[in-house]
Amino acid sequence: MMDGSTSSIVPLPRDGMLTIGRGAGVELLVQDASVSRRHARLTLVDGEARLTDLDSHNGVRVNGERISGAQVLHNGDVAVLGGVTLVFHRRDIPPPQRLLLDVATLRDRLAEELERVLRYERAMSVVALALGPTDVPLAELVRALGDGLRLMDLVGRGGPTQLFILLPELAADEAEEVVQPLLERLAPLAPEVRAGIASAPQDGLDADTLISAARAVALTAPSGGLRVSGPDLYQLSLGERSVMVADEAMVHLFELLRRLAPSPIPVLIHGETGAGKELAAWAVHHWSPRARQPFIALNCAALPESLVESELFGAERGAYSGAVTSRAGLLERASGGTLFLDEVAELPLAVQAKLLRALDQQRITRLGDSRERAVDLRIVAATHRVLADEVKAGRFRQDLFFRLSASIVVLPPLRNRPRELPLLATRLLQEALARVGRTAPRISAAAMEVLRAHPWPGNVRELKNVMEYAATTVDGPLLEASHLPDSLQRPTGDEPSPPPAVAPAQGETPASFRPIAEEVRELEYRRMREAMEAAGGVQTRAAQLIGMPLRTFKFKARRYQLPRPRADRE
Ligand SMILES: Nc1ncnc2c1ncn2[C@@H]1O[C@H](COP(=O)(O)OP(=O)(O)OP(=O)(O)O)[C@@H](O)[C@H]1O
Repeated sequence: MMDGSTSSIVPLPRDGMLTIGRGAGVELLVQDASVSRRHARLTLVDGEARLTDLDSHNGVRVNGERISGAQVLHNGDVAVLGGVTLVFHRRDIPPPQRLLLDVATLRDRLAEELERVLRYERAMSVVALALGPTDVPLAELVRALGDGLRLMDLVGRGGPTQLFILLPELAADEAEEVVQPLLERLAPLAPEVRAGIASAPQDGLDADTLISAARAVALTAPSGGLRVSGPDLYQLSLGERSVMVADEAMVHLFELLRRLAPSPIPVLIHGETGAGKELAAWAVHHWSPRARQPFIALNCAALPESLVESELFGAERGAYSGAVTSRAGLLERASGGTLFLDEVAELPLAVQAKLLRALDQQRITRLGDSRERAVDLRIVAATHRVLADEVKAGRFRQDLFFRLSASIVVLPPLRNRPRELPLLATRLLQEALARVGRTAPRISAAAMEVLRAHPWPGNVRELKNVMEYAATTVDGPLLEASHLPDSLQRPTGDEPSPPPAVAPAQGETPASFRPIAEEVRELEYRRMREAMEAAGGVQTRAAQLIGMPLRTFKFKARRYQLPRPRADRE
């Protein structure tokens, strides 16, 4: 700045605003009498400067031209304000070097972001980049991403051929728009690069789950392309039934079942009630050469002891009182196909002996009959008990245990399947609402957290019931924690408290508490909707009305599925 006979250097901020003049209260004070009290304003946004004449007496000239309105200043531009000369010098600031985080730091940062997702009902995405064969060092690949990422985005190392990118605030569809151009930048350096995107809260709310989901989905992407994680990807079609398989343990289990299916050896499935034991048995049947033959299921715990034997082996007329006709038992009916014996540990010891004989000899004798009949049986048995313990306790025959447990698979309980839980919840909600012709809302992060925190003693069956319930209580575009049954909201054993009959007025203490994020969200949704109505559906104006950055407004409006009365105006 040259002011009369003196000159000085005035460092400028990257972002900010300063008024130039000789009056009190200006940021850049000059002593020249030809300068107005508030002569001009310099506005800096991300290093870019604009100079505006504030209706000064002598005006502002930039490079000899009098300006009106805001004038962008370039490096070396000379501005004259009365007798004061300003030379604008912009140091070229190199773009910041993007840090390549190690896996542990990346996981920590991801955990922090997930905390925000939960607290403020935001979205975020994790991108796994499986680089494929390349000689280019990771650091150079990261450089190639260049300005395709925002400053807030983080890049981390997932191994020698894998990168992770954290995209805070971006839901899956927005992340897709960011990742596609990144793949184009990487393609010349890593031609077989594949990207997988997983997003919170839909795909999970903990770091490991999201990372493994993104990684898994990257592997299914085409070379040079990307895929977004979602329920459809994990739906394994088993003929007339289907199963969701996403957690690593479940993926391995179903791979094992597929390998076991072609042989006739029995399979023993361990798992809690409702965990999907019958579905697993069905998978064995579906993948076996017996798939076109019957699949017969018997829950051994559901039948009174007196009936189990005739149910399994059949009975000739008059074999017992009530046997008015001859009847084939389940073993006979399942011949050629698969017999699924659920809760096999509950079989009476006498029946166990008879079953063992039938399996060994592949022959059965109906009750009240002397003839033997040939059967061709494949047994899949299941139990929630530890059969070896039952043997030790004398309640289960050891020889039958050996016969049935040629191969044992263990079905993990739902609480140990963090990846599958959100996918199953989403799918089961969709199914419940589709039955009544409604489309499913998004499940909020707070609701997802309630689901995650529940121990699910009834496993998938219980989750199915919960989502059926939620389908009847939800009415808007978002399924909130309050739409879930009360029993899920508090640790078991607590007495449920009734929900508040009337929403408390501002400042009053509510009759029962809810997560604050939920209340804040409701208020936000309401205000955004009101602003939108007041602005006639013009988002830019609505965002201004409530002082929300436009980008955030648009993002949230989409997530809340805010009605846009005059959307065509923009
Ligand atoms: N991974 C899964 N994907 C989709 N649906 C599932 C899955 N696991 C279980 N289900 C559904 O949950 C319900 C219970 O499953 P299933 O009957 O196979 O459990 P189970 O372990 O045999 O239960 P039980 O021992 O109490 O008879 C069924 O409606 C089934 O379709």
